[in-house]
Amino acid sequence: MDSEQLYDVIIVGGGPAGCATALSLVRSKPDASFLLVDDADPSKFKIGESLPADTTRILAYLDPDLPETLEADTESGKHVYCTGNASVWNTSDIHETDSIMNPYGMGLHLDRAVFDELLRESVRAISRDQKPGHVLHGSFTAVAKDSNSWLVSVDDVGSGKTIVYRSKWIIDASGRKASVAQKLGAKTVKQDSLLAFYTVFAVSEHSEVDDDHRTLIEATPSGWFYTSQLAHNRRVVVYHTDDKDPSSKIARKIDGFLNLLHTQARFISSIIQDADYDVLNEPGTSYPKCTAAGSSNLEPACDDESRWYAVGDAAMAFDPLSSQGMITALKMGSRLGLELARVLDSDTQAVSEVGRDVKFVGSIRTFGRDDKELDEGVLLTTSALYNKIT
Ligand SMILES: Cc1cc2nc3c(=O)[nH]c(=O)nc-3n(C[C@H](O)[C@H](O)[C@H](O)COP(=O)(O)OP(=O)(O)OC[C@H]3O[C@@H](n4cnc5c(N)ncnc54)[C@H](O)[C@@H]3O)c2cc1C
Repeated sequence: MDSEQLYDVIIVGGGPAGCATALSLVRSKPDASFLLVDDADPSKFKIGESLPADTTRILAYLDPDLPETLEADTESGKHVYCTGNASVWNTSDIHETDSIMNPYGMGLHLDRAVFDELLRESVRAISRDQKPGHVLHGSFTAVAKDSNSWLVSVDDVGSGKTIVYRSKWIIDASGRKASVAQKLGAKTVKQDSLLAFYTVFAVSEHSEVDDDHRTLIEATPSGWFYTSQLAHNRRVVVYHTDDKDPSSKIARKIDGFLNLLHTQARFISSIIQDADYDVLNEPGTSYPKCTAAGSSNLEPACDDESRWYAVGDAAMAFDPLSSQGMITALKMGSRLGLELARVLDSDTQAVSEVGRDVKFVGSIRTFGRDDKELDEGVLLTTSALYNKIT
């Protein structure tokens, strides 16, 4: 990595959105120079595991080897197949959609940290082929403007040093924190205050009892639970509620979390009890963990004139009920990569279409407090983004 070099693009964040942006940019403009900065620790558990089956198409677009590698990883036990969705929502029994009804087949319950690392590895591979690209394990700390370029400060994980890199464009793919955009004065507008409390469970030996490969969603009086089976005889259970709801205080401690689970979510509770799952005991980690899970959008989400864009959760985040977070981040990144390639080639600062898409979504989020409008907005936007790249 060269701190003197003026990169075309610096991307902060190497999750689905950041990696898709880099892969799509180089796919369209192989000589584009970029630096992808990411601070994730791939050995740490990451929440957000359900990958819809049709994601394969977008992965193949980004890197033709990705679907095959993902399948091989699944066959070797890093991820598990998801056979469908089941829900107990305003009913006393389970309603189910089997993946046999899905033309794309089964989705996956990912080891998210492994999946994100696979995406970064794909970016590293093109970086090896395309000399101008680099992937840096580091943490973005500051951004400033110097005449016509960005000065981006990064704490390098290996050396511990702070290094300043220069670029024409900066992309915020840092997830819900929107670390870059916040420093540039943008604001994350929250549509609600949904929180997610999650606990990973484990059984010591392969459990014949737990052969439930569905994502199971169960509504409760003050929120909703979901559970997914994970690789290595594990299972994640997540409780969602508003931060002002009294149950959010109860769910913060493991006793309260288990009490809510076993008294309010009888189907998920049965799975945990029948297979003798225990809360995963890992040194240095305690459950439940809490994370923001509401819907939000960034305002503004981009500025063509000063040359920054937000993408993925940094630009707009959804309630996890939709299971659309990763696919939307991948599609947005793909669109943005294409758009950047076009703008770099023409060297214009014209307002690009992707900016309009992001603003369009932002207006839907503000307008659509009603669930139906919100769902239609999300579907419309993701398919609109996808149609533009196929
Ligand atoms: C409880 C919950 C459950 C979910 N379940 C699902 C699901 O089942 N399916 C689904 O599709 N989606 C799910 N999601 C949503 C999904 O995880 C996100 O939409 C998706 O990860 C967004 O991708 P992204 O690349 O925008 O951001 P992220 O995945 O958050 O990636 C951001 C990256 O930026 C890095 N980063 C952040 N700050 C810095 C910095 N300062 N310097 C360097 N790097 C930085 C991070 O380490 C990370 O690697 C869930 C979300 C929640 C909260």
